[in-house]
Amino acid sequence: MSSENPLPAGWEKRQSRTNDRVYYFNTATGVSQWDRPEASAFGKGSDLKSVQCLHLLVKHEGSRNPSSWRSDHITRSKEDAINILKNYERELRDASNIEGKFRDLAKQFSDCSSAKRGGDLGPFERRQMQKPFEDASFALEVGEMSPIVDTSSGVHLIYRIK
Ligand SMILES: O=C(CCc1ccccc1)N[C@H](Cc1nc2ccccc2[nH]1)C(=O)O
Repeated sequence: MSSENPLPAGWEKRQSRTNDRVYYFNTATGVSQWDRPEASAFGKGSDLKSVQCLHLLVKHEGSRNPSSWRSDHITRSKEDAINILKNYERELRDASNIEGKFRDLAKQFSDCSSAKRGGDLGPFERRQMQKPFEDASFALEVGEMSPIVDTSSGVHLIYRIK
């Protein structure tokens, strides 16, 4: 009888009903995974209730709603949208006051209605935003900026303020 190593804190081993496989349930985030976890379920970002972030959205022709306060009909390619964001990213990483610069750029250029609030989305909890956006936001420390994040709305830069 192999005495299996105990699971890291916060994880439960469960039996999948559909294909008779074992999976692992994270009791802190409610997320399940097939791979045996190596770190505690209570790692970085797992027990956060809510975060507050600024974001700068650049939409493109493939966005689910390719229009915004800036343009009735957005036709730029996704590649162009990514290049535009890369330029903002360079400006922000060189800025002495990243938060102030982020709010300025979001107010001028974000294709989200939150532009008028400097990109401020207010506090949000898990399961409120599109998953790639949520995962990127909850992985940030306060004062940290995300890499470029891709959602069905377009491509985003995210900056966590709380
Ligand atoms: O959904 C909204 C409103 C977001 C918002 C939340 C809280 C305060 C103010 C705005 N705007 C969409 C664009 C958009 N898609 C997003 C996906 C994730 C986060 C923010 C996003 N913004 C759009 O304008 O098409």
